Amino acid sequence: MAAQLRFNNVTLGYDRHPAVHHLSGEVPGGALLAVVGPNGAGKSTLFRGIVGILKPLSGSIDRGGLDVRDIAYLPQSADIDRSFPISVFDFVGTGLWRTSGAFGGLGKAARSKIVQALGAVGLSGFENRNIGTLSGGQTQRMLFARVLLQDARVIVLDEPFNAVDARTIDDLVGLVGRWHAEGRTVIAALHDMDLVRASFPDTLLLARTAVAWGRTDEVLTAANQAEARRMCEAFDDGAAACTADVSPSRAA
Ligand SMILES: Nc1ncnc2c1ncn2[C@@H]1O[C@H](COP(=O)(O)OP(=O)(O)OP(=O)(O)O)[C@@H](O)[C@H]1O
Repeated sequence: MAAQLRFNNVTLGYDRHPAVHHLSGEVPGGALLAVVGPNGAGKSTLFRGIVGILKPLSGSIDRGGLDVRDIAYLPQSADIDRSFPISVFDFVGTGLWRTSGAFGGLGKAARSKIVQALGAVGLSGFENRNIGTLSGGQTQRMLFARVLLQDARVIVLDEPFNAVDARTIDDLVGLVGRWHAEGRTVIAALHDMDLVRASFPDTLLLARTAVAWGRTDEVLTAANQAEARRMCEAFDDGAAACTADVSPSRAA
């Protein structure tokens, strides 16, 4: 399968301090890939690079011809401003911005798609609720509904099952499996290794760079996970980007 995403010796970071360092590799189209690693391993940073929020300090990310706006992104729920006064219906409807435009208004067909997406994640009846009134699990379902509407070839999920009960996880993992069956490329940052083993055929074990990347059962060995912990603990957060390969910041 041709690469959907290719990381070309990419370094990503903040204020010129690298957080993901010299990562190379590719994600084939249609892959179902878990990205795992200790806290601070660089998973969210890598995802921000994939969706174009962060520009590489050096190297590049090739998206197989896709525009960043064609990638659906489910951020960590902590990154959502739940105090923003917006209804569940309108929030999920932002998944249609690509087709309807930010100020385009929603036609009948669009409104019906939103209702269907809410139904698919078990949130029928929540349309008029303010997003700030939802529980953690309901918020995750709402974020999935927005991704559903985006109908994207590439879907990036940052800790999508955080603070979610077992039944909700089952439902949402079912959705992920459906996207995979439809040939979409799905990448998810996860901390539950049992879930990764059960539902994700491929895994990238990250500790600022790739410790291992391949079939999940070959990647998630005790030795690799110990190495990832050791590498994360040894990483110097204050280090500057290497001078040898630094090129001016630019979109990949
Ligand atoms: N906005 C930011 N500004 C400065 N440093 C940041 C920022 N976001 C993350 N970092 C730093 O980048 C490094 C990687 O963080 P990142 O959030 O990518 O890790 P993670 O693997 O997603 O962690 P977790 O599992 O805890 O969510 C950490 O040292 C973190 O402190």
